[in-house]
Amino acid sequence: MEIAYLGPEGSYSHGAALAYISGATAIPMQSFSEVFEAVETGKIKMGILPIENSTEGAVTMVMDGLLHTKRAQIIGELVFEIRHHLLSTGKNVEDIQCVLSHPQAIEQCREFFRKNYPSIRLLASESSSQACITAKNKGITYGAIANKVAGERYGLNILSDQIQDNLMNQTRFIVIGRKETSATGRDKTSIAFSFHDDHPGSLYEVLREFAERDINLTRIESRPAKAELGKYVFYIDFHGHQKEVMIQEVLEKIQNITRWVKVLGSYPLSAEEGLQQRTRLGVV
Ligand SMILES: O=C(O)C(=O)Cc1ccccc1
Repeated sequence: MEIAYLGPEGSYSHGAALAYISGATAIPMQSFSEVFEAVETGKIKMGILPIENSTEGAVTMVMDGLLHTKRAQIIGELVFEIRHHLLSTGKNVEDIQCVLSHPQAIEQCREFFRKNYPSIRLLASESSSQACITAKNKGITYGAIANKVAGERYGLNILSDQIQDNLMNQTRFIVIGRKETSATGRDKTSIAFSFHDDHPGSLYEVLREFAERDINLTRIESRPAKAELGKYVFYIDFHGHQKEVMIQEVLEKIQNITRWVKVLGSYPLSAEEGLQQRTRLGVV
């Protein structure tokens, strides 16, 4: 089973890909857009992308990318624990002048550096594992923020352990593919939509359709529509599958009150959310 991810080997996306399908053949890509494209064109069946972090919120590149897919849709999700470490070829943090990583990882450790090493420059890299390769080539004045596996793979020392600003640092990854999933009874659907015009109660009208049917929402976000200021695209995740009659009914209603709606995909709930839902229902 092939799955495209933001590489090279040892990135957080790589860890998430292997956690999603153990024994998967993970194919490294150079950017999130390449992951989208590999799946859109059918070159690779599946792709994995971070969509939301417990500290930093939405991964905006991926949220925006989902609006433009024609064939790729969300077919799965996974919540992955992120543990950042400060790695370098040297042995002393005092030697380090610049630290590289993916912008997401940098944001998740910014407070650590501000408090402890305010003179270190934090520089963006394509990914945390690419940061390790660059730091390795540059020598002891460079460090990288990455996970332990990457440190071992690229022969770097751990100079500081668990440097993320929030101990509990989780990222939700989505898995994209071209084949629609079947309903399992414990699914989630993601949609995006925007309104014709700005009038009082427009978002309320959409939310009412869910509330009236007792459908649980798990996430709501808005992003600029990339037109004038004040125009937004809304994203909603909710329990249920697009093949279920009640969900089809809701989608039809929403179609009538919005300018456009795009179903980004229906997929089984992540293990954590499935457990929460079953606990709520008194199953476990
Ligand atoms: O740079 C990486 O290793 C990635 O996979 C992107 C990323 C960075 C930080 C948290 C989750 C994903």
